[in-house]
Amino acid sequence: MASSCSLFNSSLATKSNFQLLHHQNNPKFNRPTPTVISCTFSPTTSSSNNNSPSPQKNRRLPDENIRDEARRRRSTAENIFSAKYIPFNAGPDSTESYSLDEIVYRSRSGGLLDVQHDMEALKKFDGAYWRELFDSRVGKTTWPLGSGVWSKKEWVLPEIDPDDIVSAFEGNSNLFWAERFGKQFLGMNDLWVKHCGISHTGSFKDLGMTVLVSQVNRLRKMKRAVVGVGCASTGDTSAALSAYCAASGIPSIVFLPANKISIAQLVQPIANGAFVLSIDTDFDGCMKLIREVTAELPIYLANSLNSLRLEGQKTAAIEILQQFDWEVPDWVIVPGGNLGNIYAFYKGFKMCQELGLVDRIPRLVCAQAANANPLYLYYKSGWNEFKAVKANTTFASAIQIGDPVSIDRAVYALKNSNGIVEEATEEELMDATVQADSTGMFICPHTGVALTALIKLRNSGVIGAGDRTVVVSTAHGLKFTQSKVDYHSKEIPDMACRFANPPVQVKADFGSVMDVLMKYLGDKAPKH
Ligand SMILES: Cc1ncc(COP(=O)(O)O)c(C=O)c1O
Ligand SMILES: N[C@@H](CCOP(=O)(O)O)C(=O)O
Repeated sequence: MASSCSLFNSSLATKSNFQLLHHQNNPKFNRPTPTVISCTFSPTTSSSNNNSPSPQKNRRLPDENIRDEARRRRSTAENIFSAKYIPFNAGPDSTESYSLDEIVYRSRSGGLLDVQHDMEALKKFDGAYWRELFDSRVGKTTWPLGSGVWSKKEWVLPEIDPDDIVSAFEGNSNLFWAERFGKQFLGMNDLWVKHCGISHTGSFKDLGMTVLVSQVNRLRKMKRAVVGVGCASTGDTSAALSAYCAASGIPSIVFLPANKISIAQLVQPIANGAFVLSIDTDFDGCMKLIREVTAELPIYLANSLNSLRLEGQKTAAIEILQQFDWEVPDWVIVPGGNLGNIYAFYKGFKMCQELGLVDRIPRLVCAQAANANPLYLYYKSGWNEFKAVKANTTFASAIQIGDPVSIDRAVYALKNSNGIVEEATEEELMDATVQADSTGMFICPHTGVALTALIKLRNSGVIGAGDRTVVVSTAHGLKFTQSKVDYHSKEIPDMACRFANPPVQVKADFGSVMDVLMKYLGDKAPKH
């Protein structure tokens, strides 16, 4: 007996549960059938647990783990998909390309690279096929497809052996309906917050780091000269890098700007056993140093200059479409620093359009802190002249970046999505953060930057009341509690802290407690 759930090709249900690419015809889509993961169970697996009170579907053999199980099921593996590095935005005449197994971060001319997928191979399957395939994998424990990133493996790193993948089953993050915030502050009822920060290490960086560290794992198994993996960081990249490296036993080295990241972020790589250098400079200084060091030593570069990272990060865009049942939102707002993520979102949406999963892409907004706003200034100049800036201190400390490495990628993404760049002052971003928290969220200041952009665009009428809008929340608010403490204590110089909600000091006696409660409840009572 075999049972099957969410498998669109029922002809496969009684075969191996992990049918990998073979060129038989799929009657439903009249296409050859690529990687298919089903929820079927085979007689071998079901018979292995006879003592169980109820029939156990899909149980692994008693002596195998989920990697072993995936290996057993993919014994007929064959893969028709592939990807390579090409120069970013290369013209049609360019022949320059590199295998993903090469260690290369820059094109011959010194420009950025991009991962190019074999779109002709992917196009052999229509949009409905990909939609159903991705939908069939959500929320499973199948290795590695239970991950929100690896559920899109064919579009991410198609050729990597699942055995080499280092994953914490990242992704599949909540798309939160911001009902009260939307209604109360913006008159909107279709506002959503994509909580990428509710994640393994508390930021969206996990999405890219699982891909990068998996590829490093593969390279090390191939005996390539990679002694460790390094990054410069404002706190989130370093947390993700050190966790994924620790999980796979790979040394990690992180360059942090001294006294410029939160304590929670600092302790993450320390706890995960990274080699932590606290350097007396800012992020841009650390970035320059790590690029020089990785050019000299066999340390693999983990910043988003390395285009592998963006392959994982782009899956958040695909996930948003999936969560809306493949309906395209009108706007997606992303806070920007080193500017890899805004391009990753563009790339995810664009692939979905090109492969027929959706028929358009959303307009993108990149939001920067006014204290670190090189992209905003460039946009305001009519894309006339880009100038790096000296980034000033901001509560949105993870985007305190003045010379973003992915500036060209960001401009491309914005120009091709009819995009907009906005900025937020310190007071605006903290007020927005605190207001969002007051409606039940607990967001980071970078998300406050994105919400400020939304407030401005809504007030100017660019974003309409009925527009379906997604704000990307990039890190967990618990990493940035000090900024919230400062605000609610009204301890920020030159900031009114209008929405502060400080605790009330009260004596430990019934009368005093009743007095303050009566006053509080009186203030809350409906006025007639
Ligand atoms: C929490 C957070 N939000 C936003 C960003 C900006 O992302 P990107 O550097 O890809 O623009 C970063 C890192 O830079 C970050 O750590
Ligand atoms: N916010 C980032 C800055 C570095 O960005 P990356 O995406 O290029 O690694 C961080 O957390 O370090």
